[in-house]
Amino acid sequence: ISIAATIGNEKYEYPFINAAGVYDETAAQMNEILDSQAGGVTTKSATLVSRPGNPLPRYFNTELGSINSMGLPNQGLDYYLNYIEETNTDKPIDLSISGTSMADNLKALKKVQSSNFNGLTELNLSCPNVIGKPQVGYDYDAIEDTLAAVFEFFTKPLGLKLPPYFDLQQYDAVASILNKYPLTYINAINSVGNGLVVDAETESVVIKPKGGFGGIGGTYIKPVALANVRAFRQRLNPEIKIIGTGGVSTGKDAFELILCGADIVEVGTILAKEGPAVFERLDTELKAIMEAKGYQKLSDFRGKLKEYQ
Ligand SMILES: O=C(O)c1[nH]c(=O)[nH]c(=O)c1Cl
Repeated sequence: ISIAATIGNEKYEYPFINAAGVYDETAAQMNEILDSQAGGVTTKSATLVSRPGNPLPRYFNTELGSINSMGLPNQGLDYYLNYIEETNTDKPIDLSISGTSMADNLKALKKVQSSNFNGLTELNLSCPNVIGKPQVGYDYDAIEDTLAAVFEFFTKPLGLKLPPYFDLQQYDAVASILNKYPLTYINAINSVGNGLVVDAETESVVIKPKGGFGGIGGTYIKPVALANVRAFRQRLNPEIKIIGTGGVSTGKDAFELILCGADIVEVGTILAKEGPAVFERLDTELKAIMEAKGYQKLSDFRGKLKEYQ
């Protein structure tokens, strides 16, 4: 089953995978996810050459979520292409790409296009932590220029990892760009960029890079993820599927995202906290909710969030 098939699948088939960047930098980590009850695995966002990332500490868990300024540490695109080549699994592997320039994004996608990988590629337009680089996802012209250039040559299934948007006009503007391109899916949302966590006891920030500013994940951001999934479902062509990401730590959270229109659900912070065993818990909890409500498959309730009754 490819994630594309899972994304469109009718049956309940393990709709949970890891968000890019969490528990996925090395082959050993990705194998643990494949061996768990996850429906597939997403690679750490890859750059053309490997990167050490930002100085440590660069990740911190709080009671309600997490803050990170990893800085795109990864083994480089060739490592992940080789991993995919060498790993025989019937679960889909989603290859995440995050160049630090448009030129690098195009070079990476050209490499994927000429490789014999035919699974899903996810172009990350929303890394908030590359020092000195703005998020492409907040620059409408950059999104447009990138997609126009990519679809000159890229013919394989492509998804986009988007940053959170916070204004209805932003949803309108971005959706009208995305609807012009043959995207397989969008993944909403990435972390809420450049938040700050303070330790009142030590009177200090909790991560080293960028003065302590970093992407916020976890329970804090669930309402933002629900809104972005709902808003894009209401605006995007139906053939553009949606991976819902952000703030999911229980089966109920996942049920809510699917109700807003998510085809499958990704988890980051809760995976970092609990490890790959979390996938079994989430599956069990979601199945129990479906059972209690008499739903057999995700499409029985996907996108069916009601207006206020
Ligand atoms: O700092 C990171 O590596 C990072 N951290 C995030 O929260 N989202 C991203 O897309 C990336 Cl690329």
